[in-house]
Amino acid sequence: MGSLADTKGLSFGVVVSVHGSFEVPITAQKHGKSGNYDAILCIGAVIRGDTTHYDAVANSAASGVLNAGLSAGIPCVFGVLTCEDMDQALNGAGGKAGNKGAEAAITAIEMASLFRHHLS
Ligand SMILES: Nc1c(NC[C@H](O)[C@H](O)[C@H](O)CO)[nH]c(=O)[nH]c1=O
Ligand SMILES: CC(=O)[C@@H](O)COP(=O)(O)O
Repeated sequence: MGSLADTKGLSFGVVVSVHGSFEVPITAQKHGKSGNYDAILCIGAVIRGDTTHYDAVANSAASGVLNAGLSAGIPCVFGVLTCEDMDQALNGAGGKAGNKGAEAAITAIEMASLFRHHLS
């Protein structure tokens, strides 16, 4: 797949840690609306436990990141692992399933470039 990544003029900003994936969307929206960033990379891992809390967190994180991007008007890239168990999480965080966070970072760079150079 070809890359749109043209990093000219892009700056790579801050890293913000939050309590959990449920807090990612509001944090992404806040930073996205600041006007200081070309894209927001949202990464994390939601791992199913014994209750249905997983579904609430995972679904909220996904729809929340989507809405944060739509609200802020800049790409908010969803790189949150949603996993049945720790093995799946580890496989997606650099294991045999690859590094989904790194893939999301490439998407964020491509989208930032697209918005800055082709959609502004
Ligand atoms: N169990 C996981 C959580 N739970 C915490 C929530 O994200 C949230 O912080 C809490 O409900 C307070 O609002 N978060 C994860 O990112 N991953 C999990 O596996
Ligand atoms: C994703 C979660 O919230 C989950 O890991 C919490 O575990 P539990 O459902 O056993 O409370």
